[in-house]
Amino acid sequence: MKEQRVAVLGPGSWGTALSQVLNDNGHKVIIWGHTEDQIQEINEQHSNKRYFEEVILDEKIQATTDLAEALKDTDAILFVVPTKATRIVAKQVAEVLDHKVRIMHASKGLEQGTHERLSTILEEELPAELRSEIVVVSGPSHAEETIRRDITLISAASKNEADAKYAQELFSNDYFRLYTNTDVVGVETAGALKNIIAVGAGALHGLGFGDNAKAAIITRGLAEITRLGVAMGAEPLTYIGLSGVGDLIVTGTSVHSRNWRAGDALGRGQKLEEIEQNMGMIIEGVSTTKAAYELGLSLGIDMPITETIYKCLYEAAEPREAILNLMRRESRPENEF
Ligand SMILES: NC(=O)C1=CN([C@@H]2O[C@H](COP(=O)(O)OP(=O)(O)OC[C@H]3O[C@@H](n4cnc5c(N)ncnc54)[C@H](OP(=O)(O)O)[C@@H]3O)[C@@H](O)[C@H]2O)C=CC1
Ligand SMILES: O=C(CO)COP(=O)(O)O
Repeated sequence: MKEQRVAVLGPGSWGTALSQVLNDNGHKVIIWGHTEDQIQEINEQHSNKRYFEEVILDEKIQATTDLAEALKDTDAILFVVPTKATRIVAKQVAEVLDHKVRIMHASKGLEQGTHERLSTILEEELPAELRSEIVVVSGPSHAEETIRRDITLISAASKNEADAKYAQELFSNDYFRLYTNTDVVGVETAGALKNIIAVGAGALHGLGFGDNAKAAIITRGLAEITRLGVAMGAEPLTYIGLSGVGDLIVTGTSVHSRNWRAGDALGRGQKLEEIEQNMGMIIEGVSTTKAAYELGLSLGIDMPITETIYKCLYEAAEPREAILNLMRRESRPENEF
């Protein structure tokens, strides 16, 4: 593939790690962000110490606060801002974009209120004549490991296979491997919904439960988010792929995961406000829990784990008591869908 110019929107931990992957592959990366001193740090010190204390980025990676500059002559745009900022940033892009580009996103969540998936938001906000089909880049991938060039395998999903293949070729190298997928709903909902279960897995750990409980929440959580995903139009098989079970393992078992750490703190008795303040980074599972809980109610999907986490996060339910209530639910067959 010849050198591509890629605008990475969002200089957070994942945007920075993906920028390094693209730069390693010989592409021209320009990161856009809205915090002046962070952008200056990337340009002058070649670091982003807020996320990666030790990492020095290649000097070729440039950053700007000027969106028009970031988008000038770009071949592709990668959205990697938190879910709550995606529509806002897409509207800003629509105002300045003046040529047709490939559009990808690597964020994981559902919009509050509308419950929309992020690719739907991008389709709504970006004129069809100025973009490809949206590509969703999602899978088990801690930024902390990708930035060290650890082996990472994820999915690239698009309605148009050629667009998914473009992302596959753009990102793939010896440590970063992408698989194409045409199940956009599946890949996108799996990536968003696993964060709820990661919060729950962390909470069980914080409460002092062990590996049996961890395995239980991951497998029963998978059953539950698959039910919701399928009701939203996903293919069930996607949920046992990288973006489903793969991402559940990586976030449901690791201290790298902000969602897991938030759950752990919750289990140890901290309040949500305090947890969010201490994290200083986005904990997508908090707002996704609310969106999924509301969606489950409106679609008539039984989501007992999500409901329990919702009650702990939003209704001040006591986590140990809430878990016991889950255990006391009416007995049922395992494979009831
Ligand atoms: N970190 C990871 O390992 C992975 C993250 N993801 C997903 O990627 C997405 C981003 O996560 P991550 O990079 O970790 O998040 P971070 O919290 O590390 O960073 C988010 C970045 O977005 C910026 N931002 C927020 N709002 C706006 C806005 N309105 N306009 C412009 N920039 C904005 C923030 O700037 P500031 O704080 O200065 O306002 C910050 O630089 C999430 O959906 C996450 O689930 C997916 C896979 C892995
Ligand atoms: O999505 C992720 C890993 O695949 C990152 O998870 P956290 O947002 O919980 O850190």
